[in-house]
Amino acid sequence: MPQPGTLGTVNEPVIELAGLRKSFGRITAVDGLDLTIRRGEVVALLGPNGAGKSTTIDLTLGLSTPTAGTAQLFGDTPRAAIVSGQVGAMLQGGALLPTTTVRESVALIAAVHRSPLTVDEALRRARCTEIADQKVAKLSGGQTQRARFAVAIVSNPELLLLDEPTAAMDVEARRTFWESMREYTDEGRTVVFATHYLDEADTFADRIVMLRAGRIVADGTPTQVKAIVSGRRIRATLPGVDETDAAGIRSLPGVTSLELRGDRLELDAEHSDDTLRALLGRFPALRDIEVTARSMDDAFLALTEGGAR
Ligand SMILES: Nc1ncnc2c1ncn2[C@@H]1O[C@H](COP(=O)(O)OP(=O)(O)OP(=O)(O)O)[C@@H](O)[C@H]1O
Repeated sequence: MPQPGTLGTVNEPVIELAGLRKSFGRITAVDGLDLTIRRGEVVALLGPNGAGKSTTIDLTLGLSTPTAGTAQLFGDTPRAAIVSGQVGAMLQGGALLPTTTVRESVALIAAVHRSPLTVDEALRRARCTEIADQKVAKLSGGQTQRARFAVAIVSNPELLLLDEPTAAMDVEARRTFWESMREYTDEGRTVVFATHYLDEADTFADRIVMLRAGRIVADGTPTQVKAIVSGRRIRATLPGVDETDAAGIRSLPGVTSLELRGDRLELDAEHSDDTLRALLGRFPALRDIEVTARSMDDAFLALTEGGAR
């Protein structure tokens, strides 16, 4: 196992989840995840509310016991990796002591680790120098997140797990946060963050793992995942449309699905301009045409219906 603060071999698995499952009574929050994350990857866990992102992070950190399967960090138990200072985490609602200052909070954590950053360095990296002497209880939402980030990185960890780190931040605070994160990932560290936002995942991750109902529905580069999510939905009326027409529509360029309700058709297309041109060329009687961006939920649904990975 590499020592804290030293970067090990590239491509070494940092996180290995195998058959990971977690049920709460009748609810299965995580439903058989197999996932390997390697050193240096910046991975977004992207999914809607209740997709299982937080539960996955908790299981990965050993904060909760799996119903089945295993979670390993650096080839060992999560606990061993955490004790060795290799892992930093920023969880939703993770507490800072309200009566301490930001600097004191960071110093408290630094004191229990073997080779921490200096407190000043952690504060600088998390853009907390100016709020270092403020009491935690007096911080704004965005400032609190920055302080929690300073606490998460002070052990100088190889792996950071962040559960919706920018949840309480406005646009400017988000920008600053990701700028400080970039400094961290540029050093070849591994970062996994949960988010609802495709644009955040797209800008900051080099791999996106999409979760829905506790399962992985897509896993790829932002370009690959965006191609799935950014398709368009075309709705139109085609008087007298029949099954033969439908087969013709399905074979048009970029069409990924088609539904017919009477004369009304609804189709998903990857490149809607090309599809629409072809559609109008073949069916000039097409009218009441609407083209809308597919919502993230539609994309998730399309992914699970298609069983895509
Ligand atoms: N301690 C718990 N007891 C019962 N159900 C739970 C518990 N923790 C999570 N769940 C349920 O498990 C499912 C997954 O929740 P989880 O918090 O992991 O999702 P999430 O993707 O992080 O959602 P969010 O974006 O809202 O944080 C949800 O249906 C949630 O209600």
